[in-house]
Amino acid sequence: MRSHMNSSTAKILDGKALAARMREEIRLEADQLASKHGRKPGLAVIIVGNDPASHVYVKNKKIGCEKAGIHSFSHELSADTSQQHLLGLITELNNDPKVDGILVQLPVPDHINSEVILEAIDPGKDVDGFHPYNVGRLASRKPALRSCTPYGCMKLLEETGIDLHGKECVIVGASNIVGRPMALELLLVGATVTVTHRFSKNLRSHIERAEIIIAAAGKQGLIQGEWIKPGAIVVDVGIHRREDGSLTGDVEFEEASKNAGWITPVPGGVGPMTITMLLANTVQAFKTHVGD
Ligand SMILES: NC(=O)C1=CN([C@@H]2O[C@H](COP(=O)(O)OP(=O)(O)OC[C@H]3O[C@@H](n4cnc5c(N)ncnc54)[C@H](OP(=O)(O)O)[C@@H]3O)[C@@H](O)[C@H]2O)C=CC1
Ligand SMILES: Nc1nc(=O)c2c([nH]1)NC[C@@H]1CN(c3ccc(C(=O)N[C@@H](CCC(=O)O)C(=O)O)cc3)C=[N+]21
Ligand SMILES: [Mg+2]
Repeated sequence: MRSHMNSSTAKILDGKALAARMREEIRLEADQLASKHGRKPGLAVIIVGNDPASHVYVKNKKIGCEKAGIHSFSHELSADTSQQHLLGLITELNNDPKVDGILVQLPVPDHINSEVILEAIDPGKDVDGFHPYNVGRLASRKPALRSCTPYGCMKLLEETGIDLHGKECVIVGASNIVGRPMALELLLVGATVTVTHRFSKNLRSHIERAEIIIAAAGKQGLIQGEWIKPGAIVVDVGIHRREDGSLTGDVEFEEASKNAGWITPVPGGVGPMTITMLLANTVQAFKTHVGD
């Protein structure tokens, strides 16, 4: 029950519900494509090593695929797999006509150069959208395969029905997989974009004037609730596990909810959308491959 003492309480941007609706549509399209072309869209997932959290994510991706009518090919490699061996597998998958998408779960062990690996994936099968070709396409306003987390965040922002033109957006974090492509997505729709990172001064002052906040620093509770401008949209990408096993994000959720107009929960916000966009990208790649 929400307290009637609050001046306002944010509406929840429900990623789990949006993901469920979108996965229904993806399944319908995947089934139609499978009967038309005689095979399902296929996603190859490669995991190197035995990080338990990574295995949980990969399992969720496989379940997501099967439910969406996408075939998943799983490659579980030991932690001491050589870079050369991994590159060999990627070449095989690049040439496999049953495989439409290839995902190498990050992080990879230290002896493997992730840049070399990501650049070895056929850009047409790069359903993570991490290859410099796909990043460059987004940067030059001709998106091809788009990074799943920023793409999912855009779908969540669209759900609010708010016109994004000229909106003051502040992204916290500048990683290759979240912050940077997020800035490109927001630019594409005509928003005004600030990207803060480790060297940025006075994070609070940036947050205080933001109409849209994308929190992706990977620092639990970094964004304090009282910094949020009344009515702002808060999208929390961060995921942290508390001592008790529960999940939380980069934003102080309870406090932020008193000021925000909209806010994503953790869990049930960005995470389910990331996997949904992976499925959507796999279907998109399939269509390109079969010429549909
Ligand atoms: N929900 C989902 O689907 C996903 C969630 N995540 C989660 O999102 C978070 C971020 O992930 P990822 O991008 O991979 O993480 P990284 O650690 O690769 O990047 C974090 C970024 O935040 C910046 N940063 C660190 N501290 C601050 C600070 N105090 N103020 C501003 N910026 C700061 C870093 O700066 P610098 O560049 O200078 O190091 C870096 O650019 C993690 O919690 C991760 O678990 C990630 C992917 C998907
Ligand atoms: N090549 C590659 N691509 C990725 O997209 C990628 C990656 N490597 N490495 C790790 C990060 C992290 N990531 C998440 C995806 C879904 C949830 C997700 O579904 N989260 C649920 C909770 C899941 C749980 O209960 O643990 C939620 O937020 O509701 C979280 C995190 C993808 N990543
Ligand atoms: Mg406080």
